[in-house]
Amino acid sequence: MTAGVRRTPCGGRCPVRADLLEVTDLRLTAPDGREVVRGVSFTVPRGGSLGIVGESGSGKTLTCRSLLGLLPPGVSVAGGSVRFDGADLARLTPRQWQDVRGARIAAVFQDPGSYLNPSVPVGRQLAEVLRVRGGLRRREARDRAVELLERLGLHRPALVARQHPHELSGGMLQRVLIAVAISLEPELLVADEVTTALDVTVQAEVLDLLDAIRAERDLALVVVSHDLTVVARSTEQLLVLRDGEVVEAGPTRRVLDDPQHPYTRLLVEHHEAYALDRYLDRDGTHA
Ligand SMILES: Nc1ncnc2c1ncn2[C@@H]1O[C@H](COP(=O)(O)OP(=O)(O)OP(=O)(O)O)[C@@H](O)[C@H]1O
Repeated sequence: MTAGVRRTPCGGRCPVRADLLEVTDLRLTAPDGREVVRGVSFTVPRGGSLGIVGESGSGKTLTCRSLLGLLPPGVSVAGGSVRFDGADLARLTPRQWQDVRGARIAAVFQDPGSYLNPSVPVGRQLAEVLRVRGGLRRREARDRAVELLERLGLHRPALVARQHPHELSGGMLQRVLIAVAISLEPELLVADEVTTALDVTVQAEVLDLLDAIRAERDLALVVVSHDLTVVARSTEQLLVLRDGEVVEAGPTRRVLDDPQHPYTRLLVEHHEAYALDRYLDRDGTHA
């Protein structure tokens, strides 16, 4: 359905690599010259999942934005590289970014309402993406939009498709945004605090859904959260950031069950107050 969006960023001549995403020694500076991301490195294989945690201001969002080529004005890349499917993203032209952003690397953020047009039914917004960027005919796009809403667990999807954003709950809106994000069948999905505004039950449902979609589509997932329960539930590997630096990295289970760095230990201790045990059982599997 998305013929034409799977061109490789380097025109099909990229070397074959095991990792879909490879971030090496990434350095970002703020307009005042402060280095706000300092030497961050990580890899994500195709179909793999990575969580990024750290307190507010630790550099999680800027790291994610650099994967999308969407740094805020004044924030610049001072060093390092971001390679996606073998291609250096810093070398992409604006035209090449159009084939990558949204189509091969998609993102979902907190506050889904602000990403949707309030005066257009959500199904039409989703169908527009499928038509304009996915190349589907109007009718096909409409049908596919309803199918996607159904896959995202929305009951009576044809009715939901006709509703405006203000008629939907926060959890429903986030499902719509995830539907938009996966509509062009990306290989990497960046989810930045996607469940932060949702209540615990809906949060768990959305995380399970992301996990299921990842498995069925071989989608790689980068999940940013200040909440350890979220990454515990949805990621295999974990990166702990503090003041723009990686203080600890490794398999999510190992990092959370046996944190090595004092800062990670502190984060885990704080989170125990928020019932991390709800999601982690004693034999090391997800609850
Ligand atoms: N547009 C900007 N201009 C200048 N500095 C910025 C900008 N955006 C972020 N920063 C700074 O970069 C650092 C990292 O910010 P970032 O938003 O990546 O942190 P974060 O870990 O995502 O925090 P939060 O959990 O609060 O979203 C912070 O010191 C922040 O003040």
